[in-house]
Amino acid sequence: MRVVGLVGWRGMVGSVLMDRMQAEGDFGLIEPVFFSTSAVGGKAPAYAKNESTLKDAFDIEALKRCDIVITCQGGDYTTEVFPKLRAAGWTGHWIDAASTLRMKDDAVIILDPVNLPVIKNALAKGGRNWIGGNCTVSCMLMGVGALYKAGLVEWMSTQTYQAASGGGAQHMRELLTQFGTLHAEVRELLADPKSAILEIDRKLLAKQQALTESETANFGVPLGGSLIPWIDKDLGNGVSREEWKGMAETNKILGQGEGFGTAATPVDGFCVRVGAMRCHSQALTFKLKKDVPLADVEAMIASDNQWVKVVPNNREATIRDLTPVVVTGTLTIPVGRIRKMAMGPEYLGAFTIGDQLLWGAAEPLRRMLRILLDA
Ligand SMILES: NC(=O)C1=CN([C@@H]2O[C@H](COP(=O)(O)OP(=O)(O)OC[C@H]3O[C@@H](n4cnc5c(N)ncnc54)[C@H](OP(=O)(O)O)[C@@H]3O)[C@@H](O)[C@H]2O)C=CC1
Ligand SMILES: N[C@@H](CC(=O)OP(=O)(O)O)C(=O)O
Repeated sequence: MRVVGLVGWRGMVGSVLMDRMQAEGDFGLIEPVFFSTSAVGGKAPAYAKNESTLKDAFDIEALKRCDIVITCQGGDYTTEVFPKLRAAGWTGHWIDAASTLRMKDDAVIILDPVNLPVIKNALAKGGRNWIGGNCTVSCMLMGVGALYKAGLVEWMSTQTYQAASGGGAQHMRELLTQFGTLHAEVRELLADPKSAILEIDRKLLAKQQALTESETANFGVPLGGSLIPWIDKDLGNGVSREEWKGMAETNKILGQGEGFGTAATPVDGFCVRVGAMRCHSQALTFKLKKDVPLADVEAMIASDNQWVKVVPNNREATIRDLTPVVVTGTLTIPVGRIRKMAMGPEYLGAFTIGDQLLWGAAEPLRRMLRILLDA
């Protein structure tokens, strides 16, 4: 059995990964070794077999004994440990949720239902670095990857509605705390059916604007009852890093564009943080290379993979099946609001949602482990 080192297993992404690995029986196929950056020598979790204590996640010799390392510990950890481990001569497989190595030439962005040929090709050439994609990009491609695979996309524009979880656990807590604070501010007025809604609105706004630094420490500004149209770093050219990832990662996942000697498909739009908990939603506009009948588009999307689900473009189905509340905690990727747009028959609109901790983070890593075990 292959020795698999698990780093970052108790964090938010790591916990989702552990749940999925348990659910799919992955622990029966590996010899897991659990690492920690903070509790070395502590007790390993229940699914550990022979190794019952936590190993030091910075101990290069201990990591070197692993055939495969899976890390959800974050970019700082990858930056510090990965180069040292390779420099020490380790030739194992590194599977990582962090963005640090994604765009390196010797790394593949893994999303096997979309790019298994790219993964297999890299594996055959001795590839050893397998990096999970940006959550928004991965969820989008799980939904509409069929259109790319069919070579139909001339360009795509995305408008995202990204959940608090994308920032991490503390961001989720902050959002909920803000909701609570805001509700408390107007609780009495709300309880009185005769109170004036504009009075409630005025009090709420005053409270939002008065939230303290500690109440907005993670997002920087209020998110409860508001939104933030900027995610990740400012690249200095009017584009956020999250928006940049849309084109860079989509093309790399598909094995096209710079680095593959082919033309990249333009992907651009705006990434917006909203008050959802852990599902990223996105409105997509495509310019297709030709006019394809809607029924064909729907059939193509529906048959692409076992998780995608086409939601009929009507009100009833949309509000029932196309919301973060319905999708959270599932691997289902609904794609709805599929329709031709007013700009012309080649212009296609769609709306898709994905749980950003599952397809957006943990699931591609787990599936890559399985690919390596089967190879
Ligand atoms: N959040 C997201 O949406 C996405 C995150 N990622 C990547 O995954 C990385 C990890 O993200 P995420 O899981 O959100 O990070 P977390 O902060 O939840 O966990 C990271 C590490 O923090 C340590 N830790 C400290 N205190 C606690 C605590 N109270 N509970 C749990 N763990 C704690 C753990 O390390 P230890 O056990 O060693 O102390 C843990 O592995 C990110 O940095 C990013 O690179 C990728 C895609 C999406
Ligand atoms: N940036 C995403 C989370 C994510 O997946 O980030 P990264 O591309 O660094 O893995 C968000 O905030 O919603």
